[in-house]
Amino acid sequence: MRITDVVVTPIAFPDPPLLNSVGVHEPWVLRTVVEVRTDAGLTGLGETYGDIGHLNRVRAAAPALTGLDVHDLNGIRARVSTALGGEAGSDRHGLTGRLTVESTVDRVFSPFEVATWDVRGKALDRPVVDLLGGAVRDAVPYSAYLFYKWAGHPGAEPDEWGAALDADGVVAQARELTRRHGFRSIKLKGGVLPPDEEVAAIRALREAFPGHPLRLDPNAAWSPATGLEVARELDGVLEYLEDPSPEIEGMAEVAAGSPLPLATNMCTIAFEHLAPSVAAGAVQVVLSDHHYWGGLARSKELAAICRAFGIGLSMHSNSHLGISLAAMTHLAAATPNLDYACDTHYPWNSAWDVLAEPLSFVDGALPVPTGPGLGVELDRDKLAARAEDYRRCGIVQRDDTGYMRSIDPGYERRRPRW
Ligand SMILES: O=C([O-])[C@@H](O)[C@@H](O)[C@H](O)[C@@H](O)C(=O)[O-]
Ligand SMILES: [Mg+2]
Repeated sequence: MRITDVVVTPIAFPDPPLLNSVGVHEPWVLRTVVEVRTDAGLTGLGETYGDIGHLNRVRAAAPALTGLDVHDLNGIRARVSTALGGEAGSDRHGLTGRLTVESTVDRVFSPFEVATWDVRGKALDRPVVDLLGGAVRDAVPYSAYLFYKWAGHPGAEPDEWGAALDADGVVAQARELTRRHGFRSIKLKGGVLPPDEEVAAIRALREAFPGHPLRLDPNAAWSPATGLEVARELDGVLEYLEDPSPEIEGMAEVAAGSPLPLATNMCTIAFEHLAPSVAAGAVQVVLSDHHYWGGLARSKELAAICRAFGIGLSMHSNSHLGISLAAMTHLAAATPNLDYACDTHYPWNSAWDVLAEPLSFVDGALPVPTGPGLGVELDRDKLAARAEDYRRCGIVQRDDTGYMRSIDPGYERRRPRW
């Protein structure tokens, strides 16, 4: 099955004003949908970031894939690498860590790679999970992903979620997310309020949800001393503390005295980071993400490395739609040592999905799609509407800090902030 054509469609969809350590989410999320067409008449789907630098790299790589066999993942990655010409991307929005030349290739390769699994599954009439080694779970547990947030974007009506700016607001949001989707573990995006207020919110969640594993992620907003203080305070309360402090060095400093496992999707985000991270004892849990790590096969390589070094494995999420969620779910279902509930932003954005049938959580878990390939179908009208949203939204690059400054001109991005 040879690739005849690759279609790259940038899309945008609405997002609530979710707060984080670098600012606030703009009213639109940018993503890119990739369709890989083959001479077998089968098309595969992939989904990736939509920022202009990344989009241009995806656009530059796409035509180079024509003529390649969909089974030739090494050949496809090599063509992507050549098309990018040694350029490294940058983490302009400041939440995902330093990119290298190789990890930039992995990010661009990822949606094409996922699409090839979709094609191969369709050709064999088997779900992707079967091609990845078989399902060790029929449904993949996800966590309720809580954010501090404003009631609505400035100048707009309040959204359906309302404000969450203190412990009560956070607990109310957790109740709503768990009521709607049945989530059995909870993550709070921190780095927004002073650490003692975020600790109080975690304690309120513990009281309201005594049996739910809890996580806190300040996206490296704390100095190692603050990170250590919070880790000690929340010993026995959190299952892990995510990215308290910047870089492998900062995380290692916290880890050296922390009674809690530390997790990351910021300091160990590429294969080159694994050896120094292990040597420094910086992290005890890696949050994998097939969008970062070069697709599904390379994410399984990451899982094997984590297993070899006794490092736990969880899964990271940015804002995304259902093609990404389906890929995450097949991967997680086929990865035995991915034994934490995965993160997902999907509940914040699922109303604008481009799938014919948006995906639904059952008791906090997503049943692994059973249809061939990823088991999801693109709705062309929805895709066209989101592509139109992209053209009219006026944004080409995520900029949480710039948006925050447009509302609060005195706002500064500082790392660490506390
Ligand atoms: O969307 C956000 O605000 C998140 O902070 C996201 O960008 C992070 O990459 C992510 O959720 C994380 O776990 O660090
Ligand atoms: Mg994180």
